[in-house]
Amino acid sequence: MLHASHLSRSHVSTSYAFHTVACGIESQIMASAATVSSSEAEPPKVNASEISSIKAFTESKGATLIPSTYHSVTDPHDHVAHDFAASIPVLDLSLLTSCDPQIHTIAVHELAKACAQWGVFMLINHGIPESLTEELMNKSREFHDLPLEEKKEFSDEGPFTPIRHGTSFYSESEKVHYWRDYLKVITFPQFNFPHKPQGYREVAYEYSQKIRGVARNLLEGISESLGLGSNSIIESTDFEYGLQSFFVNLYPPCPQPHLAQGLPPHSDHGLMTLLIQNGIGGLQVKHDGKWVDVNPLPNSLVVILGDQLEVVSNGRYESVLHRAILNNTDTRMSIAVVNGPAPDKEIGAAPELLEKEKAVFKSIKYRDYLEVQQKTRYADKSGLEVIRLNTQQ
Ligand SMILES: O=C(O)CCC(=O)C(=O)O
Ligand SMILES: [Fe+2]
Repeated sequence: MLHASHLSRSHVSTSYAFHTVACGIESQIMASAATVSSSEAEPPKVNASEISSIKAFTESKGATLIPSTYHSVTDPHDHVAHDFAASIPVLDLSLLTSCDPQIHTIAVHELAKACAQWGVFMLINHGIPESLTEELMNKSREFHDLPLEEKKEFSDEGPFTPIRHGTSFYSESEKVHYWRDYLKVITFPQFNFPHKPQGYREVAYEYSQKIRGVARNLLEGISESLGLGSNSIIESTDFEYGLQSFFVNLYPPCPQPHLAQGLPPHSDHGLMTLLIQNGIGGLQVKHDGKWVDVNPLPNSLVVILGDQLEVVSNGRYESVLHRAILNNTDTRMSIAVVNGPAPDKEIGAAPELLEKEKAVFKSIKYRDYLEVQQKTRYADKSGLEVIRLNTQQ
């Protein structure tokens, strides 16, 4: 069994050029949309089940049109974000963990606001060295660049397979496909990781430990922000043995980014996802019914609240819908680390909350929730709907 190490907290900065590229996406989509007319040639007849990697497909075909099974955009107007990305909250972890009670209290209050109003925020001063993040991103790119034959041993056999390489979203059950290749790895409570490229495993281990430390700090703050003891969520979810998974996403340039998506609107199943990207924008979140671009601050972590936090907070902190859109020039990468409860722990609202109110969701094991979500993953947040209780009576 592996244990989370303590964080070394250093003030860090980065040179990632997030903003300029992200802002260009909307205009790229508009430009591509304008050049495509109804007289456009037929999309190639490719059986999508034959595509085991978008990267390999684009490199071998040099395609200018994508197969119609990747046409997932139904409303082109909904495909463009609204322009209030600047208002996504920015939180400073060093204030939340401050020993000064006044500074801490203000930070908890800010955290409560960000969780209740947005469900997503950027986290700065989180203590993860920029050099580690860059190394992880570089090794991840090297992994995706390996020949397909070298990744065959990691073929996807379902959610509890420790290391899986594949493409799209839920390729087994979906009707349309998504322009993404992935490496998914379970990194806690048992640490797994590919041994190639050389050094990847070691870098990922260090990052995994540090992310667990950050997640723990945030869960303590979130517990307090709900009026609970700081350990409440950690205990009620058995976070000491909580499942942690890496999602290493690669989105090759897409010749028709206005027709396809990297990932459809979805919420993540865990308590919280901590995400970094390679400087190329494409993540959007739904806020007040509108899609908003996420342009992460240099060296920040994007924190995305997941379904299990909605359950634990008894509906107060809703998981946030998000999606990945594409561009036709740059390969985008993101590394999303999902931090969840222990798989065999039955998860419901924090017990203290139920002293005064009814449960909004049925308690089920996180393991079972993953299965539910896997089966219902056609639309939005349908997994939570399956376990929602009728609280009207
Ligand atoms: O690529 C992104 O920014 C989003 C990734 C994501 O939502 C996921 O892996 O669940
Ligand atoms: Fe996600």
